[in-house]
Amino acid sequence: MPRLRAPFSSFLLLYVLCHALALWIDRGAAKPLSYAFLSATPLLAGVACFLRSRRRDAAAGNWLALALAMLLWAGGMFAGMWQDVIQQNSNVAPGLSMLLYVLYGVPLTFILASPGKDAWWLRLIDGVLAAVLGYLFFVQTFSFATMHGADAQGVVNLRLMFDIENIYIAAFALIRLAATGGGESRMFFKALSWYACVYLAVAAFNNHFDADVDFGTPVDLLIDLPFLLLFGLACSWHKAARPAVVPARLVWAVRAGSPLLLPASLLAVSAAILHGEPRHAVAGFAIAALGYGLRSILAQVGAFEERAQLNELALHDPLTGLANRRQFEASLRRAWQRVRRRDDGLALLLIDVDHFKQVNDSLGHQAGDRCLRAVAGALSACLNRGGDSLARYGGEEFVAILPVATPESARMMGEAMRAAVAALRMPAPEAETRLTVSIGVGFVQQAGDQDASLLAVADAALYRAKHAGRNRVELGML
Ligand SMILES: Nc1nc2c(ncn2[C@@H]2O[C@H](COP(=O)(O)OP(=O)(O)OP(=O)(O)O)[C@@H](O)[C@H]2O)c(=O)[nH]1
Repeated sequence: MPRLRAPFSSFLLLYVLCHALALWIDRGAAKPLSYAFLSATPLLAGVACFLRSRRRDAAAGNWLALALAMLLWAGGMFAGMWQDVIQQNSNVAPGLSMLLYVLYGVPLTFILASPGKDAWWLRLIDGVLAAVLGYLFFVQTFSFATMHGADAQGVVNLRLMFDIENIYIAAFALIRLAATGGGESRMFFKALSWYACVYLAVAAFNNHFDADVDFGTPVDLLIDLPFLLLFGLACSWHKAARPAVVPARLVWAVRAGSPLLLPASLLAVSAAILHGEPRHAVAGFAIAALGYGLRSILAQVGAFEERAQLNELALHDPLTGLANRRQFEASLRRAWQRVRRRDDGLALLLIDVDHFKQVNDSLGHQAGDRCLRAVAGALSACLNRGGDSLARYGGEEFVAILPVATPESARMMGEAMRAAVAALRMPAPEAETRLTVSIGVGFVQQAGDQDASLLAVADAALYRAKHAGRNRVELGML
């Protein structure tokens, strides 16, 4: 059971007691008094949901839609009171209130169908589908009822419709809860699930076991329960919901499947009115198909964009924008295969910034980052052939691959890179006058099996360059 804060549970108890007293003290006025209490409970719940939505957290939109649903329900009860008490219409299914009760399901369907993290234009499509669903519900309701009420068969049909609506809301609220791991959204779906299940039970009892009993009896107290529970939950669950371990596949399946709910509901309602209202039904079918199709296309475009961003992140170094080590390794494999087939020479340049630790230590890490970006720019400006490539190998080390090269051309490229970095006007570590790089060139004319061996040769050449005083280029042959 959800635990409510003490002041709220006392208030709820007091409310039910007052409602019970109103029924007991004045039997004559029991009916209008009970109507007043029954209209006030969903209003209370609606105000609590509205205030909760003002917290502007991840579930704010859902709380707002739930507040709207409560308002519609309260309107339904108020319209029932108007027809029953003021107009003295004793039909058990007065038309306007029936309509409002049916429409109450529309914001709830919107909440269940629209995974809150979607872009606004996807939610807009959901909103349009929900509005059309509301309209077709309206058409369907008035195929059973008129503004004055419904006949016996109409009442049976309406009850069946409400049963389906209530089961559907409770079942999907539970599914959304099961697939929501934590945070404000989990708290919301927990509250919605409690409310929807209690509402389902109370409505089933009222519609099937207490169907012909008029308002103004102790059974009315039952109707207060789901709304008072929601009021309490909206007001008192300020602590974070305990996070649940949810299988990722379930989350993805529910996220991917939820958008089908609105078009599927639209198809179901259109099928239900096909016989009596064929034009509306065909329009419903078409809008359901178009809405789902458009939503899928837009969601797919979003997914492609995300995938492109991920690919970019997977293959590029975010600091310098150069290829990262993973992409370098793939490029080296390709270059190695080529040199194995054609024997046209391959050079690999390992480029290491000299005394970079001192740059960081004396000027700070951010200045160090700026230096790395400037070095990357200077190095890549030296590459002038389409097949040459440059990557950030890691830390302050870069690597260039020069296919179709000679030892001389590779050494010249190394010299050009060294000079380009030395010419940079970058702040240098205290002991040095300027920022420099040491470069080890590995060269192979006829490739064997292991591409890693070229890297080892370049590394050994770099080691020699460092030990020979830095700011120089050394060549090694494989
Ligand atoms: N600012 C910054 N520093 C980095 C980054 N990656 C590695 N470093 C720093 O690079 C420095 C590398 O230091 P060392 O390996 O000792 O090399 P060095 O000081 O350049 O000395 P030599 O290579 O022998 O000339 C370390 O201080 C790392 O913290 C980075 O992305 N940004």
